[in-house]
Amino acid sequence: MPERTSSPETAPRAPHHRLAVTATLGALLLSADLELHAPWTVLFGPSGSGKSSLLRAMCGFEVGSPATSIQFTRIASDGTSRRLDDVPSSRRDIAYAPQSPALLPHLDVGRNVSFPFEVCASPVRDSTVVDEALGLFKLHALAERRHRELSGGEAQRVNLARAFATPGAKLLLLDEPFNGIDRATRDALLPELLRVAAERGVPVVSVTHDVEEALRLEAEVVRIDAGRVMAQGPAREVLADEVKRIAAVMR
Ligand SMILES: Nc1ncnc2c1ncn2[C@@H]1O[C@H](COP(=O)(O)OP(=O)(O)OP(=O)(O)O)[C@@H](O)[C@H]1O
Repeated sequence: MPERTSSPETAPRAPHHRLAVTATLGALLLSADLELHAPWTVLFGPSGSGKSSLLRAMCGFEVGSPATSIQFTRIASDGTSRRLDDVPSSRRDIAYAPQSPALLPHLDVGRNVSFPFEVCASPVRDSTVVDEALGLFKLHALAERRHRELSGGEAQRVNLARAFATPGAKLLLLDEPFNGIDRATRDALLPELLRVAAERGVPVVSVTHDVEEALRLEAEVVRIDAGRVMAQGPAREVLADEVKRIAAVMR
């Protein structure tokens, strides 16, 4: 595991999840061992470096071929841990928003967002959580539309709302969550999503290529390159070179 950078005010916390994965993705060997510590963790790295595959491995989806070795452990606040390797994805208590919104075309926005209640073992549809998710992503006015009647950014908001409305989720995985969403809407959403995630105590792991997004989220950044974890720590430290480059361009 690479050395973790940390400033005094961001001393390492006990991890809440640990993922060790080895997989062959075409010509790329994905070999990563990482601990998730922060309320919001960002996987950052170039295209094709293995970020989405790591997220999928956490979900319990098959990644790579032929042999994939995955150890995924949930660590509770009392220090007890549970290996989830053999637990099917539907029973891992993980909410996942894929990179491209995979909305159910025959259901309207409202039913798409409440769909996790229908497939999870939740005894009742919690309309408060669904309403909260529709409100958070400004979807009430679109609640009766189908996927084909939505713009790309609107469909992405439904994709995220569905993840946020997943009952009993103990981890939220968001793959490039602001794809197709305009900057102003994203900037308004970021603090709200942080607040909701913190209130619920549900850690979030997202994938991004966007330095500003990682900084605004005050996230812990895991830098991935060529299938490996190269660095992990506060966004300002891990992304210092990128921040300097952006500042030089703006001068
Ligand atoms: N099942 C698979 N079989 C073969 N190659 C794969 C498989 N899944 C992913 N890959 C390859 O592995 C590499 C990593 O893919 P991955 O989607 O994890 O990258 P990423 O860092 O998320 O990229 P991006 O930022 O472009 O979304 C890519 O080169 C991809 O083509």
